[in-house]
Amino acid sequence: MTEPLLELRGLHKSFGGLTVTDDVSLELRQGEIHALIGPNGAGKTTLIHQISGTLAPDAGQIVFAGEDVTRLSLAQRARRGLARSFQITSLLPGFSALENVALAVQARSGSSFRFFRPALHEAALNDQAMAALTEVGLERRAALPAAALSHGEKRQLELAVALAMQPRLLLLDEPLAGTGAEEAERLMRILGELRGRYGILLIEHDMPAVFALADRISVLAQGKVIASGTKDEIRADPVVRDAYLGDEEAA
Ligand SMILES: Nc1ncnc2c1ncn2[C@@H]1O[C@H](COP(=O)(O)OP(=O)(O)OP(=O)(O)O)[C@@H](O)[C@H]1O
Repeated sequence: MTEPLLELRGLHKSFGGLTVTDDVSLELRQGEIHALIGPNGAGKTTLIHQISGTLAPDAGQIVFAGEDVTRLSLAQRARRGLARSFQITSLLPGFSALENVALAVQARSGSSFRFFRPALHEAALNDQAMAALTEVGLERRAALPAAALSHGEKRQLELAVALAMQPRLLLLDEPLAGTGAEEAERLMRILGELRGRYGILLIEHDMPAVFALADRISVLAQGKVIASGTKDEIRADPVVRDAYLGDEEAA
């Protein structure tokens, strides 16, 4: 079997007396969409913070593509291909969709464009940015200011910004939040099309979306992984049903 893209080994994190990550171990395979579900306050976002590097675990290891990244900074992890999706609030509203993505391309490439003449530099940035916009179906909205995009399109743009970092793993924290039915459907289709090319760790409260998209699911409750497996295994797990899924949601 190929090595996992991401492996968490015995992670612990407490805030004062509150244990929020309690001996969490899980594996995310190359190219899979792995959903992390659990009730409010289960510790999902805190776990994503530890994986991306904004929060240090108290104990345990984070192994990414075979390398222990537990002590690396957010920027060092990003350079290795670990990308957290940006929130709408980090988009620059007055800049075009293309410019928002081009800035991310530039941040990723650092000095690697310095050999180009300025015009070529800009063309190379824009080409890469356009490719990311195309991946999320926003190519025809490239020239519009981010502020003029609908809520769903802004979420697509966040995704394009993350893809511009050329990630191997995308950490997505509630990408469907606040979207209408049609927008959610479009985003789900886009995420489904990313399957296989990127590993995706998906936190999402919309259970039909999770069960439609995920290859595997891990369930977190009070900081512990109480189950991890395929959709069928999770659906059939009585502990999960008791702790979290209503019969209706898992149907
Ligand atoms: N910086 C912090 N200091 C203290 N407590 C925190 C901090 N961050 C999170 N918590 C607490 O940790 C617990 C887990 O929070 P977290 O946001 O990770 O849960 P979650 O599963 O993402 O929840 P939700 O689904 O509501 O977003 C909560 O009880 C929260 O209040």
